[in-house]
Amino acid sequence: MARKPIIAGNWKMNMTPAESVVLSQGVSNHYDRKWDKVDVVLCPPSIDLRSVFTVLDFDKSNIEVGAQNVHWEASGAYTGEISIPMLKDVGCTWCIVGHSERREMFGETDAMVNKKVRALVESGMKAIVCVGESLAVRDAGDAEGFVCDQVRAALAGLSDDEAAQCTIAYEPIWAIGTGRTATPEQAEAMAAAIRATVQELIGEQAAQGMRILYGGSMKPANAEAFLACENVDGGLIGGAALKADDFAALVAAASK
Ligand SMILES: O=C[C@H](O)COP(=O)(O)O
Repeated sequence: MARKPIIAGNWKMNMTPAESVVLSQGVSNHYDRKWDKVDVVLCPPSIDLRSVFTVLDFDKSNIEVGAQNVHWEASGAYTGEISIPMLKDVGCTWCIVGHSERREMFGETDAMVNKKVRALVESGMKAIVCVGESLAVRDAGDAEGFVCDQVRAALAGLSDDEAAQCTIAYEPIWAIGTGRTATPEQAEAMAAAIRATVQELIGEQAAQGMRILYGGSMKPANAEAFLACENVDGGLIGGAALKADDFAALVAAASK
C-alpha cells in the first residue's frame, strides 16, 4: 500500500519567537508543488506556534504545524501545561507525544502517553507517538519487545479507527542527537516489528495504512537510505530541522 510520507521537524527547545519566524519562512521559501506528495510538519516550541502558523498560513505552502507535547485535560489547574483546545486555536493540527526526552527527563510514563494519545485522537488532532529503546535495552537483545510494548501501551483503549489515525515514530534513544544513526536495516526491522504489532491490534488493512517514521540523526546525507525502507514512511527530524536548507532537502528526498 502506498503511504504518504511525513517529514516532521521537532525543533525541541530551540528558536525564540523571532527566530521561529525566520526559520519557518526559510522552510516555506523552499516549497514547491512536489512537496504536496509529503505531509510536512513543523513542531516548534509552544510559544512559537502562533507565529509559525501565521507565516505558513500566509504563504499557503501546505506545511502544517505541530506541538511537541500536550496535556490530556482540556483546561484546569495544571500549571505550565498546554491543552488541546489551545493548540487548535493557534492552528496546530499535529502533536508529538511520548518523545524519549519527555519520558526520560520529565517522567512521562506509558500511561500518560496513552492519555495524551486518546485525547488527541478524540479531538481530531494527529498524534506522532514516539517509541524507542535505550542502548542498554538494545545491547540486552530485547529492543523489539520493549518498543512493541510501548506501542501497545500507547494505543491501548483506542478503537481500531482511532488507532489507525496515529503515526508511530521509532527513535532509538542512542541515535538521538548523537550523530550515530541506526542502520537502515535496523530501522526497517523495527518498523516492520511495529507494523506487525499494530496488525495484531487493529488488523492488516489498518496496519498497512499506518505511517511509521524513523528519527535519530537523520539528515540529507542519509535520508534516502531510510526512506527507501519498505516500512519507513518518513522521518522525525531534530537537529537537521533547525536549518531550512537541510530540512527542505529532507522533504525533497521524501517527495521523489
Ligand atoms: O524528535 C527528533 C529526534 O529526537 C531526532 O533528533 P536528531 O535528529 O537531532 O537526532
